[in-house]
This record gives sequence, structure tokens and C-alpha cells, in this order.
Amino acid sequence: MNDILAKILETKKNEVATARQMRSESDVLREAKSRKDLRGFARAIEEKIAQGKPGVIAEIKKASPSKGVIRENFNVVDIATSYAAHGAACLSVLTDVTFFQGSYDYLRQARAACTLPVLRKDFIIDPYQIVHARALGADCILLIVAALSPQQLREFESLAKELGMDVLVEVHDRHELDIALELDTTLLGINNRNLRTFETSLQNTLDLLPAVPESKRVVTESGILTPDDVALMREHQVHAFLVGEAFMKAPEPGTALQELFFSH
Ligand SMILES: O=C(O)c1ccccc1NCC(=O)[C@H](O)[C@H](O)COP(=O)(O)O
Repeated sequence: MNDILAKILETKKNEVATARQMRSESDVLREAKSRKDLRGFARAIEEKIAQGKPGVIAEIKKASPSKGVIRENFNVVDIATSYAAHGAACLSVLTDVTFFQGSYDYLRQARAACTLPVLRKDFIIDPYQIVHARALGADCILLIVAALSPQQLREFESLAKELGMDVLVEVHDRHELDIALELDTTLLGINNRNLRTFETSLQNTLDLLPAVPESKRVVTESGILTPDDVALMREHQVHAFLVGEAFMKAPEPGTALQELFFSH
């Protein structure tokens, strides 16, 4: 088995240790608390859906473990501006350097380029990363159930909430879903990609849906490539989407968003 998730999580420990050495936790916390510019991430999705539109979280990612480099011509400001102009509800910005060629600067640049709320898309294993996310300007963090204990999930959710951020909790199977349902957050990401094998199937969202209470907002993640994929999800009352590759491979990401979600 290609356990890339285990490799990513191991690398994160070193990354967090280095970040802590460069800037103390108290310094980062001071900056995070001084920011008064929160944008409602979950609210932006709900507003789109209330208008009868899909809530699209448009991802900014240069590369991934499963696909290698996805986009050579990578201008974050242009991409963010283009997404905002074509109906995205929110942005998701990869900040992982080693496996996704992301950067903290990409998050800062994307957020400054438009008025959309931003998800820090990374593998959170330590509270430092949550405080740092807010200091960078993030409005939401991702918590991956496969990467954390139930106690860490609760603590990290509380810390994000204390800082005013929303949480997108991500699951891939029924066991992880049961753990996620113990949390308060309404945003529930169902990843169609198995992070260990890279196998991707939209059926995963459909299989887990019956076990999700109505109080949760399901975000279907990964492998959304065609208007038929979008229509299938919407038929099943899934109206929030996290999409990266389909946009990143296109010459003009915002136009690709428009074609995938708003042209049919
Ligand atoms: O994308 C990968 O190869 C990957 C590998 C290991 C862990 C996470 C990975 N991706 C993160 C994501 O969940 C996706 O970036 C996101 O859902 C968008 O997916 P897509 O539209 O298929 O690019």
C-alpha cells in the first residue's frame, strides 16, 4: 500500500517544529488575535445554496501526490481573481510545501486578491498550525479525521472556534463519519479520494449520505470533473463542492468553474 498519508503526517512534524523555531507560538497567537478581518466561510456556502446555486470551494493547488504537477503557469492572484469573478463561494489554498508545492504566501496572496473566505488546506496535526492559519488570514481550517484522534479533533475544533474560524471536517468512510458526527461543526467534507490508495469514486459520497444528519452541510470533495458529476450530486441534495484538479488543469480556472457549475 502506498501510504502517502503516513509520509505526509511524518513530514508535517518536522515542518511544524521548524515553523515554531522561526516564530514563537505566542508571537503567532498575538498576530492571529489582532486580525479583525474574518470572512464567514460556512456562511458564504450557505448564501450560495440559499440562492439555489452550488456552494463551490475552488481550490488553488499547483501539484498533488496523485497527479504530480497539475499547473505549470501558476499565478495565485490571477487564479483567485478568476474564481471570484465566476461564482466561487470560497477558496481553498494548499499551504503544504513538500507534497503539494503550496506556500503560506499563496494563502496571503489569494486572500488579498479578492473578498472570498479562504480555507487553509493542509494536514493539521498541531495547534500551532491553527493559530498560524488565522495569522496568515485563513477563515477556515481542515481537520482530517484519518489524521487525528477524537480528542485532538475536539481540541482543534475548539481552538479554531476561539479564533473565529470555521472548520471543515473531512471523512472518507463510515467509521470516520461516526467520529466526525461527535463534533459541533456543520461542514462535513466527504472525500471521494482514498488518501492512502488514491482511488477516487463519487459513489463514496452517495454511500455515506444516508448516515449524515440533516443538520450537517455535506461538501463532496475530490474527483468532480464533469457537469454530469455535479448533476448527480445535486440530485442527491449535495450542493457544496470542493474542486481542484478540474480547474487547475484548465487554461482559465474561473471559466472552467463557470462551465462545470453554471452552464447547464
Ligand atoms: O490530491 C491528492 O493526490 C491527495 C493525496 C493525498 C492526500 C490528499 C490529496 N488531495 C487533497 C484533496 O482532498 C483534494 O485536493 C481536493 O479534495 C480536491 O480534489 P480534486 O478536485 O480531485 O483535485
